[in-house]
Amino acid sequence: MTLSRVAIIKVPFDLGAGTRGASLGPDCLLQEAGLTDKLNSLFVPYEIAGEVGVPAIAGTATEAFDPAQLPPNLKHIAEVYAMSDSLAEHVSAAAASGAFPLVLGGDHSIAIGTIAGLAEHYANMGVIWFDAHSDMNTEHTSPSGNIHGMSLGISLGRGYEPLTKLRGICPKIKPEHVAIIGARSLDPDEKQFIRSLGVACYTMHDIDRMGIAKVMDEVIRRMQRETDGVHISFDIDSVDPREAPGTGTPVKGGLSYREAHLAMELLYQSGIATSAELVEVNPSLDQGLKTATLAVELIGSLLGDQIL
Ligand SMILES: NC(=[NH2+])NCCC[C@H](N)C(=O)O
Ligand SMILES: [Mn+2]
Ligand SMILES: [Mn+2]
Repeated sequence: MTLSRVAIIKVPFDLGAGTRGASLGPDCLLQEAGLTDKLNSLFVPYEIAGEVGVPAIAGTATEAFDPAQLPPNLKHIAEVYAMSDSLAEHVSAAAASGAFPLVLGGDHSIAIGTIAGLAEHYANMGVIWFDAHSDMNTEHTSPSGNIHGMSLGISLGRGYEPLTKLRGICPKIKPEHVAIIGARSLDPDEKQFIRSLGVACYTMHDIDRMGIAKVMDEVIRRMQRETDGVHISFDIDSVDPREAPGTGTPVKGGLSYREAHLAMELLYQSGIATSAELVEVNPSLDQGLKTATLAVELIGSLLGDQIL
């Protein structure tokens, strides 16, 4: 793992979700829930390499689109577009500097920008997508119009063109380099898309049957063979709501506390991860700091925290 330096990019943005509050994530993780302390205790050098939130994109948001031309069922598209473009630039610069980009969300729409920035550096990037959902809807299939439910599909080149073509590379990633882990709430069209593309999707059923260690082994091996970098996109709603209640779209039957940690520990041991993002922690829905603290611990495990 390229751990010379972690470049933290804060993305206090929640307009891709149906519920507000994930914008409070970055500061909550870093300060109240102790991420900076955790990184210090692991002797991981880090810097705050940027912040992309609604104030940072104000003014740039609306001019990119003619409101009369906007397609329906893409809520806050102008803001999502401006955030994604700016975030891609930050992430690309961090990767270019040789750092390990660590993006703190925000809702999962931010993956559009993160992956766009990384795609400038990796021709065959792997993406491990921990999520209760597959986020593969388009404006034509989404039941909600919330763009956080479309970000993986957009990265695969499916969906609204200004987003799929963001910064000129389309698609950003290939279906055979993606692994979804923890899925248990898929919309009908998403299921069909996953099947037709042959995307590796380890549902909770698969995890129950195989065990998370075997799943991670399979995924890590494939990524080692076929990719030139691996991005970890971790939606906290992949974890069971008993452990992670502070999130906008909880779904029961998720990863246990130890399954989530073991997955992160195995990724650290493999050394394959070249970037990561942690999304969908919503402090306003949390029980105290329960979910935020879990998120900090999981980042710790991914970056080398060990039991013994
Ligand atoms: N990143 C997330 N939490 N996504 C939830 C998506 C839920 C649902 N599939 C939708 O498209 O609206
Ligand atoms: Mn998600
Ligand atoms: Mn999700």
